[in-house]
Amino acid sequence: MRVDIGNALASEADPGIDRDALDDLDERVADAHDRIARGTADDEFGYASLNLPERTDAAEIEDAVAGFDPEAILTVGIGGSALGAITITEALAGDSPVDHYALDNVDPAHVNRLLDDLPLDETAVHVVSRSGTTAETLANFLVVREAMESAGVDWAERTVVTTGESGPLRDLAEAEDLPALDVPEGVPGRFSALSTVGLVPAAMMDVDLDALLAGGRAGADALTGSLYDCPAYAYGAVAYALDQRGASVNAMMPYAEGLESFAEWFAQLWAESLGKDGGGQTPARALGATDQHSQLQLYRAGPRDKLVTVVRPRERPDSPIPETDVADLEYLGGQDLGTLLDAEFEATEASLAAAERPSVRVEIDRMDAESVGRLLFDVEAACILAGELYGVETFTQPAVEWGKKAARGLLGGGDFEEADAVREKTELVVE
Ligand SMILES: O=P(O)(O)OC[C@H]1O[C@](O)(CO)[C@@H](O)[C@@H]1O
Repeated sequence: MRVDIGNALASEADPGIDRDALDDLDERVADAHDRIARGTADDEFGYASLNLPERTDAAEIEDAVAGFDPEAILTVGIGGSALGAITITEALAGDSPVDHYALDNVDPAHVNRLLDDLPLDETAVHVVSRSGTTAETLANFLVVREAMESAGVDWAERTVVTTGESGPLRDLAEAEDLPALDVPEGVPGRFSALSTVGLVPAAMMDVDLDALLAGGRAGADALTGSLYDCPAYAYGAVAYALDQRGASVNAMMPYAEGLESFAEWFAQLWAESLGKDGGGQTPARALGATDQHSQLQLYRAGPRDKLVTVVRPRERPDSPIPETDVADLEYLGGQDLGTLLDAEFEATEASLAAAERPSVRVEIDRMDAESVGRLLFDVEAACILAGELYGVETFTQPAVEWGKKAARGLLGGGDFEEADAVREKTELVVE
């Protein structure tokens, strides 16, 4: 990925970072890089994520799905067990005749509708859970299995599982002799896109896994001890530095429909990794050019608490705009939609600079496997670098457990004080 931090400098934006501070920050980046390199070399929990492009066995994944020839793929998983997979197929398999859906919520209306619409006898199911115990994923899987059985479809023939070495999902896979892949050791879900967790649907949709992983390896080779020659670290360091100066929100705004889910994937990565000890930068999802017509007013004229990250592929397919003699539209005629979108991208970036609002430009060459693999890897490395600078435990998410216990307690799944707290809610109802 290519990163341009020019519009985040104090000479251009408020909050902004001045050159001297950037130089000082670069010294901390060097130390952080040493820590990251050590953790990666020792396969330490979390840091091991950066070994995935080297370690992930594309052939193993392709072999595991070789028997599947679906019209539709249903990923049953949540958070890191769904977002990477959806991000990759949305970015790279748009032309595939196969559709990929994620069942990453337990909304009955949506689940019923999806199962009604899906050709269940032509659907492959990928059940993914690192822990093997996530309530939403297992509940959804039980519902999907029941729907397939009711439709007379042999669900076991159509299911592949990715999970940890033990747990209910692993037991089910063994009991039913389902094809099962292992989640990578020492890699938190949100950092596992370039592994079995994120690549099974992509393999079924003929995405070039080797090119994706090659992109990741190029990212790994590009990790150096300086933000001045490592785009991943430049992004992580500047996002961190701007947060320290008041930009507590990071609006991730890709200018490509194929990267809309990337912004959602980024939101989990950034929030769950850096949201600790009362700090962290709040990710906001946006899409260019669409959200110029909904969010930009706030980004330009609201509180000075945002970094806007604009992302684009430098190459786009052609989509010519026909000539027109409609008054005031002549300037569009003969152009291309991609040219218009790029003009919007540059104009939005400049409009933020004109209002002295910080933005960072992130570019990839094109929407191909190698470029997307590199983007995912670099953003993960940027997040790990930022975690070092924040001084937080980047790879765990202890704060999510309270709610899980409360929900489980409410459903009779055990005696949890958290469930009592739910029942003791303070009420002041207005209706
Ligand atoms: O893969 P699992 O264990 O089902 O977890 C799903 C997601 O839930 C979380 O643990 C948060 O609850 C995320 O970190 C993770 O990506």
